[in-house]
Amino acid sequence: MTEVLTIALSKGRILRDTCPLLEAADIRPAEDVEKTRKLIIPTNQPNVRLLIVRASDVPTYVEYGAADLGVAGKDVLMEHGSQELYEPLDLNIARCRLMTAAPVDQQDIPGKRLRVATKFVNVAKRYYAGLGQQVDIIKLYGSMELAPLIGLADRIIDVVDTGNTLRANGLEPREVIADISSRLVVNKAAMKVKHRSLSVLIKTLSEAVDRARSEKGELS
Ligand SMILES: Nc1ncnc2c1ncn2[C@@H]1O[C@H](COP(=O)(O)OP(=O)(O)OP(=O)(O)O)[C@@H](O)[C@H]1O
Ligand SMILES: O=P(O)(O)OC[C@H]1O[C@H](OP(=O)(O)OP(=O)(O)O)[C@H](O)[C@@H]1O
Repeated sequence: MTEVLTIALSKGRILRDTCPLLEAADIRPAEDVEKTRKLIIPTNQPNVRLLIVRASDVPTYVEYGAADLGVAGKDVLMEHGSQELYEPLDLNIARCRLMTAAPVDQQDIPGKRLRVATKFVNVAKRYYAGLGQQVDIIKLYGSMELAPLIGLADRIIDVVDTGNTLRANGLEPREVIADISSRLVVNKAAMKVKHRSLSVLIKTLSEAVDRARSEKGELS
């Protein structure tokens, strides 16, 4: 019996950067993933299909077994915080850093509790608890950079790549919380039940990642 594999991906950079890796495993979407409005996309492999979900929902789909595997940013996985997912492979795509940022040259007022705006509320709690610093955390769903400009917060926690978004909004990076890249995540039960096809796929993807790294001169 051929095992059906369901892969959860999000539109945008993860889909764009994952497709060439999937292609190495001879998996190609049957339609234009950027254009289609479909959320379940068949592939050239009759037993492999893609689910298009929100980036932050990928761990949930995989954890509950609605997808056997998926691709999610380490930032999303840190925030999701589940022990119920295998994370067998760093895909080395969508690389960035999870950072705190603040208005350029802004000094903290001694004794004043910082207000931190972020969509990474759990990460923020853990980070400031680790520093032994009490802060107020404000949950936002996007455009975090706006919060300090408008007096909603003193700090933000967000992903930073080129730093252009921070600069364009008069902010500067402060502390690095984590280096981020996207990871392959696999449902634990699926890893047992569909072991054969998943281990073949993981091995092929791992080789494709190494090839891409070596082409970029990242492997000696
Ligand atoms: N500017 C960036 N450069 C490189 N990688 C990034 C950048 N922004 C985000 N990422 C990484 O790519 C992942 C997906 O980002 P994307 O922008 O597609 O989704 P999102 O808008 O953050 O998610 P959601 O729709 O759930 O809010 C992030 O979780 C992060 O790991
Ligand atoms: O340091 P930078 O290179 O400016 O990247 C950081 C920005 O990228 C992300 O947003 P989004 O996904 O909207 O960014 P995009 O412009 O790369 O699509 C993130 O939320 C930051 O706002």
